[in-house]
Amino acid sequence: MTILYHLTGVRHRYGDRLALEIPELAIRQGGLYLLTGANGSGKSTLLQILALLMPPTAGTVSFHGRPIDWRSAGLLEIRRRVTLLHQVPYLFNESVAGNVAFGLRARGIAGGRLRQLVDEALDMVGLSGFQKRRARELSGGEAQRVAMARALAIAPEVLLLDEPLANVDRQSAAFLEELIGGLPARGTSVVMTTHDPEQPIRLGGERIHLVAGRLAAVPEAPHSFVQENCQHADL
Ligand SMILES: Nc1ncnc2c1ncn2[C@@H]1O[C@H](COP(=O)(O)OP(=O)(O)OP(=O)(O)O)[C@@H](O)[C@H]1O
Repeated sequence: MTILYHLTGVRHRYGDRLALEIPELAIRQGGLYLLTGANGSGKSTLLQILALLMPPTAGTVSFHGRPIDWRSAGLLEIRRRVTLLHQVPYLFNESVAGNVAFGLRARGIAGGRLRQLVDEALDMVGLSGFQKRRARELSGGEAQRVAMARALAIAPEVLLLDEPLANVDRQSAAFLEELIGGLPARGTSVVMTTHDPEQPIRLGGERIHLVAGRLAAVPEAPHSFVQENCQHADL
């Protein structure tokens, strides 16, 4: 079992407010994790830290066994291996293909290879033929699928999803859920937040449950603090 992230003594404060306090958490490579908890329990804060976009106020985040140095120039390279998809996706005011190509272009991919990867990503999200559509004219579900295609086009090592199915129609939600469930088998580790109590059951992922910023359930139970912090689920 390869550990992807290892958090130790992680705390995050916004001013006086303690939003997150995680003594220890290990996230495996190739895993599918469902991050649950009531509003304000710290899910988005944890995702921002896992996305390496925001250093915690205290503690250590290790990625592939190496503690993250938040001031190092090499952080950008590590960040590129991790993609965070927001609940309300931001799409550029251009074509669907242009949006999906964004991360690929930034990595120097162009020409026929670029078109091929864009087509494959759109195919994965069930939007073949949408290449020339204006991104701003899509429905909410279609826009979320395009954002997912943009994320998947670069084959991220880790995909972090902040309630990806919250604003999409049932058909798109079912489609995206199945797609997300298959990502670990394609080599992408997934951590996603959800307020849907059935989702962990349907997806069969491991659950990380937060109550007021603390872990209340973790994927495995190798750590004694799990019992100490164990509380009832309050999805
Ligand atoms: N930028 C910020 N400044 C101040 N407080 C913040 C900020 N972001 C989050 N918080 C606070 O930190 C706590 C955790 O917020 P967070 O957004 O991580 O929770 P969440 O579980 O993702 O909530 P939700 O389910 O509503 O999205 C909350 O009390 C919130 O009000």
